[in-house]
Amino acid sequence: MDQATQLRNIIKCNQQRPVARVITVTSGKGGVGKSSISVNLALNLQALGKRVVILDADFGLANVEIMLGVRPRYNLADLIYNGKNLKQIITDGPNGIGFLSGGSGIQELVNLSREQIITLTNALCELDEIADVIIVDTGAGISDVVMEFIAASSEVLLVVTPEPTSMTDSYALLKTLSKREDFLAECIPLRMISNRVETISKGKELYDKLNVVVNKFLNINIEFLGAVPQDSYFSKAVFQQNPVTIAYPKSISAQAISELAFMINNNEIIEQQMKKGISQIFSNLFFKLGQ
Ligand SMILES: Nc1ncnc2c1ncn2[C@@H]1O[C@H](COP(=O)(O)OP(=O)(O)OP(=O)(O)O)[C@@H](O)[C@H]1O
Repeated sequence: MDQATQLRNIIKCNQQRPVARVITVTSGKGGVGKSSISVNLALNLQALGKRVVILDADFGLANVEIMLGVRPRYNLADLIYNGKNLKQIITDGPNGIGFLSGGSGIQELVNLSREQIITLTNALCELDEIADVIIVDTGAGISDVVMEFIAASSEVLLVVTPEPTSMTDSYALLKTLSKREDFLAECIPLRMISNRVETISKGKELYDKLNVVVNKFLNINIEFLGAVPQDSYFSKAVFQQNPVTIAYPKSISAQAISELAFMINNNEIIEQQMKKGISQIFSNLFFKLGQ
């Protein structure tokens, strides 16, 4: 039995019980709209009746809290080092969504002792009771943390823009992922959101371009979730620290994100065994990073 499996056996969570759906949002390159899309998807899923918590795992860059205009008092590290409980470290966001800050640096969370990992992951089990969906906003790029998160996830959304660097960096991310022994492409639905496109059909063209290449050279298949057009209301909303879904709900970008959320909501992964809980994802992550 490997260490991570032994650990899972000690973790209190009973994997038979319902676990929150974890959706990991990532990108090959920074600045492509990953955090804004995470926040707006969260708001839309909440409006569709789900209880949503956003976990900002873009450690060090507190973009989500700036976008939501909230100031969390505590973060994940407070669970381990300062004896806080899960409810204390969740900040109330707009329209009932919850927000959990990853904190100022992954360094605080790597090299944890086995007991600390157990404390952390057991506390995270409680998230399954207070959330139906957890949206994890990862950092951009191919750092170890991002790769571990994606490989440990059960559902991934990849945000890509038409910029050539976004395309090449997305390819690089998928290439790094494809080389991992623990990445089973057929078990982790990878879906792409084309952002900042002229039209939805241009977004589909962008997807076709990337998918052809990753199919051919990496033997990975990505699915097209949909597209978000370039929209001045979107950047206006970011500037106002108010998500576009709230600030300009009728704008083309808010409407497009609402459609994406609708599709995500209707596309629950039914097989329970494919669904990994947030605690399992974290126990795998910290064990691997600490090795
Ligand atoms: N569809 C869009 N229309 C107009 N502007 C957009 C759109 N998507 C993103 N942007 C702009 O791109 C900027 C970056 O967005 P955001 O911070 O969400 O990206 P990110 O990928 O999370 O970045 P980071 O990697 O730095 O966290 C925002 O300031 C926003 O104004």
